[in-house]
Amino acid sequence: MATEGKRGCSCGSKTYRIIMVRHGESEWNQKNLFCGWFNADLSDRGREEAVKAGKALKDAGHTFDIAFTSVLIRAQKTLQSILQELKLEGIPIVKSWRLNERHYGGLTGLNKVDTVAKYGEEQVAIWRRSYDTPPPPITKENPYYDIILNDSIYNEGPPKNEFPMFESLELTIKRTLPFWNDTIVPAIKSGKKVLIAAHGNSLRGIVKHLDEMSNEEIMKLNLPTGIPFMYTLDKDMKPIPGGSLQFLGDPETVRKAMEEVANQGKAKK
Ligand SMILES: O=C(O)[C@@H](CO)OP(=O)(O)O
Repeated sequence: MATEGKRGCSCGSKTYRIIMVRHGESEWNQKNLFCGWFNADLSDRGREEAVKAGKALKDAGHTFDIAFTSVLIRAQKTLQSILQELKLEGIPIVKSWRLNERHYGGLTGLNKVDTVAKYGEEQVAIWRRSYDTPPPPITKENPYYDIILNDSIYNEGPPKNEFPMFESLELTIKRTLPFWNDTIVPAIKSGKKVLIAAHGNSLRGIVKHLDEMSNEEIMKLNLPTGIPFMYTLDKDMKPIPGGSLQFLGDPETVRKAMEEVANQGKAKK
């Protein structure tokens, strides 16, 4: 029976399912380095997580008509493994820098625990999870400045004069949402089953938008690597009651994986 929720009744009306997944653990996640727009590969564990995500989706009977991902290899490889498990390697894949991880600016390449030791847990939490406080800009002295700016994965955009030197979650949302609204939503509304393989912070941006979370609420959300999650949306692309952020995993595993991500920015005990 349809229920009356915070967003009203979806009784009998058409709903849409969309699945999203943060990439599996990357080599830089494993080393606990701020990564952002650096094109780190998956770690062995990340590759396993991606295969597991594919199996979980297969076991739950999901299928897809189109997939969206970023221009970063960790998200693309996660997507490939999932599609291989589902035997859906042939579906169209749309890649965009707008789904990239948030640009970590001057923190790129720094170890998260060392950064806590230098600036304190509170400052690092603000840089990692606040809505509108950006990290410091990346400068030419950063060993990854040229590598990122000249990486051919950015040949299709953003234009060099708009290339970010840092991004807060707010700025990340500003470039991710147009892609959500103009490209992903029309695919969903046309009846296509959509999969998005992206990143912790670009996906937090989409989740914040869908769930109309406050700037404070989104601070507490840490998305685990490689665990797919589903939204069931109404015709206005609002989650139906009970249709928000449903992970395909047992709640205890999801809780621990989220805690692990949160703890990456805490002092070592
Ligand atoms: O380093 C990064 O790019 C991101 C995601 O891996 O880290 P955080 O969880 O600290 O935002």
